[in-house]
Amino acid sequence: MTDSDPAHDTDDAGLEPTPDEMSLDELRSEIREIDSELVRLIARRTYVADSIARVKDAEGLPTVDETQEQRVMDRAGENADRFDVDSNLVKAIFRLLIELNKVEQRERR
Ligand SMILES: C=C(O[C@@H]1C=C(C(=O)O)C=C[C@H]1O)C(=O)O
Repeated sequence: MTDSDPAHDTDDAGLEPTPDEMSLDELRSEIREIDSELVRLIARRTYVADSIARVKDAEGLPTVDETQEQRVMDRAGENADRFDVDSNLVKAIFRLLIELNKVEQRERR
């Protein structure tokens, strides 16, 4: 079990079927759970970013912080490498998440 096998990184290692042992329905059900979890995490990220924007507002700081954005992007690339997924794809997703927050924060101001 390694970092590059996150789908089976569970406590009951050895009991969970590997993807090639699962039926199409089981695999689709797993995708459905993952998709729901992804949306939950996006909502959580958006909520925290919104809290950060409020703190910045209260402290008279600008909402957009390009240095911090670069840190987020670098981290996304490092995590992509760690989990052996395409870092350009992961960075594109994070770019979108950051832009989503900025649009929301601009609309709120
Ligand atoms: C969330 C922040 O604010 C903005 C949104 C960011 C994001 O979604 O990751 C990053 C930098 C900022 O432009 C922050 O400063 O941490």
